[in-house]
Amino acid sequence: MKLQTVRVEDAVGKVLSHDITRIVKGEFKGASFKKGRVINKKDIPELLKLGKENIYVLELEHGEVHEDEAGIRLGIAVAGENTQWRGPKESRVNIYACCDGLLKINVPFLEAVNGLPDVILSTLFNNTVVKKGDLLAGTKVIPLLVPEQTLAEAERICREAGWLIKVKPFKAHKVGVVITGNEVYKKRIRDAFGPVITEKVEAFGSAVMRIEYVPDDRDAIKDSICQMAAGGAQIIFVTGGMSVDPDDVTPKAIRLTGAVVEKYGAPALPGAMFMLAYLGEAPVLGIPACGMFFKTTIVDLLLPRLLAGERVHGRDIVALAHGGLCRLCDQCRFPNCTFGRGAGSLC
Ligand SMILES: Nc1nc2c(c(=O)[nH]1)N[C@H]1C(S)=C(S)[C@@H](COP(=O)(O)OP(=O)(O)OC[C@H]3O[C@@H](n4cnc5c(N)ncnc54)[C@H](O)[C@@H]3O)O[C@H]1N2
Ligand code: MOO
Repeated sequence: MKLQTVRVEDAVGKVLSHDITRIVKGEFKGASFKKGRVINKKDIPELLKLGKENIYVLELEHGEVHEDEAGIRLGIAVAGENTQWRGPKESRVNIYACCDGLLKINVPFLEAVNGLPDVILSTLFNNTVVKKGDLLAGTKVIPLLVPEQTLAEAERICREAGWLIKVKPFKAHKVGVVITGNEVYKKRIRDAFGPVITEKVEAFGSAVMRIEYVPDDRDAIKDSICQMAAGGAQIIFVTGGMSVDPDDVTPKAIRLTGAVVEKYGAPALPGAMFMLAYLGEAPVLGIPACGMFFKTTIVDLLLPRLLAGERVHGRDIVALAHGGLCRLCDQCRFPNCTFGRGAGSLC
């Protein structure tokens, strides 16, 4: 990079090397033209009006890229499906969500991009539920000029990754709910689980197609799950009876359906007695009573992923451990807290 003096009229396309400030009626108005700006045709009359005849510009040498162009190239490289980039402002380009959905961040490649000199890319956590228009990430370069080689390497990493940042929209699923417990079945107590699950499912645009009440009988629970699946349920919740009492038979009943168990026992609190199994394509979720007593539980960590159409494996549940402890704050701020954030490491 070379520093040069040019006449204002000859400055179009050149990079300003310093801030040009303005004083109006004795009052300092700040920088009218900021260091690093690429001078365009419309700037010339304004610069002349400020009394400038000559300005200092930086001359890009072969293999150098101006910060704004670098920001744009990074935005294009990292913004994937259902996201868009906007900017640059002082090289910073922001990435926004184009629809409601589940944010996916390709964490190993995010780290590879940030391992390059002079490049930063900061994002929200992987698997965050986002709304259309939400800010998802910001990227920029640190110096005014960066080597072409650095940018080319960032672009290569993004191509190799396939995708770096994307949003998976939620798909409408038909949800079946099997509520277990003699006390509820025999109407000794009123069901409190159905409304909780219905509200959580509807928040993502899906619907509960049927709620069935069954006693603590493993065959009755098994039959109810199978009927739900045969009736077209794409996700099946089975509530209660998940722990160690003699009448806690739900895990056994889920196994009896022939469903393949991904995990029983989850490193999330609340949610320890949770089970995830698959009956064909349909996830079967055994939800312990904490799913009804606590506002935020393992259900809030996994349901968005299932409704975004993801296949959740046992290893995804294991990955919940780091950050899987809810602080049970007086005023719940989830998802703006640490609960479930360790799951960010797997994409
Ligand atoms: N000895 C142990 N006890 C418990 C353990 C344990 O490891 N050892 N784990 C605890 C944890 S963690 C949880 S979570 C709960 C899980 O409970 P269950 O899923 O087995 O729930 P139930 O025993 O069926 O019910 C508990 C409680 O909630 C009421 N309930 C259940 N379903 C409904 C409903 N649909 N509507 C209203 N109320 C409902 C039920 O009547 C019981 O009072 O276990 C801990 N215990
Ligand atoms: O499944 Mo229970 O969390 O740990 O309340």
